[in-house]
Amino acid sequence: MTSQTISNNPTPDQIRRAPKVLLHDHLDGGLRPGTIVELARATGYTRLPETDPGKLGVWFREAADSGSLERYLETFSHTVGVMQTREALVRVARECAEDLAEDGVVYAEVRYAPEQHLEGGLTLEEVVEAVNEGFREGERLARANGHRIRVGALLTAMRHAARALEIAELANRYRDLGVVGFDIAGAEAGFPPTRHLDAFEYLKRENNHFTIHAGEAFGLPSIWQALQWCGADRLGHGVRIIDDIQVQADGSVKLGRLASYVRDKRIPLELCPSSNLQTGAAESYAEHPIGLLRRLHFRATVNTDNRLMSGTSMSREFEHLVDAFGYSLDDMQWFSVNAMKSAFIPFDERLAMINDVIKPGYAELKSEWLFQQTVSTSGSVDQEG
Ligand SMILES: O=c1[nH]cnc2c1ncn2[C@@H]1O[C@H](CO)[C@@H](O)[C@H]1O
Ligand SMILES: [Zn+2]
Repeated sequence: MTSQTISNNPTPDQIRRAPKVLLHDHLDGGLRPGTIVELARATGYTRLPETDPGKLGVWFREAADSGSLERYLETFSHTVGVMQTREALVRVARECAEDLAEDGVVYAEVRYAPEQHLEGGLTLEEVVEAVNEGFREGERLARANGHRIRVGALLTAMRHAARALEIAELANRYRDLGVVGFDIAGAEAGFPPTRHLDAFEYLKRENNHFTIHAGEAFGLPSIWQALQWCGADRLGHGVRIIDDIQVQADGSVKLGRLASYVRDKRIPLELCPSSNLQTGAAESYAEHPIGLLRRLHFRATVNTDNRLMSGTSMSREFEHLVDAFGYSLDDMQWFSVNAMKSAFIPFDERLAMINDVIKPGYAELKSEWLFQQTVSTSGSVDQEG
């Protein structure tokens, strides 16, 4: 084994131990199948398609694999269906933080739509407080297990509904109290972000942060609106920015005005490779635009979107990218630093995460090969002369 192969191809174990940063993960898209089954039983939810956890996990992955965002989103009725009580929300949030920490995520922004959790009689405030409580518990339990993680919440408004301003106000009220920003999600075609301009203008006046799902199921006009009309800080997905990038026959690359703007202004792209394969935005990992976007130095980040529906984790996303593009620990560090720079927490905290957690973590992993080689070559002096 040469030092090259050891240091250039992180093993699955190294990928898991590497400090990772997650900006785009849906709370209601990351439940453990076993938890769904138990919560359904406890809350009297009777519409689950399967009651065996193993089969239920497979059902979610297959049902989400339709090639259509609309069909993909239908699967959320079951996870949202069992997340209608305080106890359920606390548990789901706690397990989310624990699962991410176990997977080596050191900082995560996890989003959900409070308006979807009111069927059991909770108020919007009670929903937010239950989720915050769960995240704090999860952080504590993770720490007891030797993992450090910080989780912030993003409050999502559903783009087909009309509560965006109310949810934006909620996000502002809970700012510095566990909520770090705002988002809009749901079916993209037919629901342009400009429908919710009042919410975005309000957040701007409050100096608050928001991201917008854009450029996933719909192309450049959606990205353009999210940035130039709504003023989004980041793009949820944004993968279709690729439509404004031309690769010429000689390999040179030409960026259109919008793609140039996104790159010049360092607009973070919350890319979610596995999710995109399921909703039809990309054909394979190797063909996923993340390869080109990383080469062109866009502010690209790697995300899970929905761990349950995609049967994925941050480590699995990176494993796929390592396979497809031969990424090294340096590439992983680049994505992780990009994500941390793009987080919605204050600058000094982002910097400390980068300098005191992320870089030392990668330095440690990158130095492992040195010690492995010392062991593997000891005693071979005689044979090699
Ligand atoms: O990839 C996505 N694109 C758009 N909307 C999504 C995606 N994943 C989840 N949601 C929507 O966001 C809500 C709050 O978390 C989910 O209930 C789902 O409807
Ligand atoms: Zn999403």
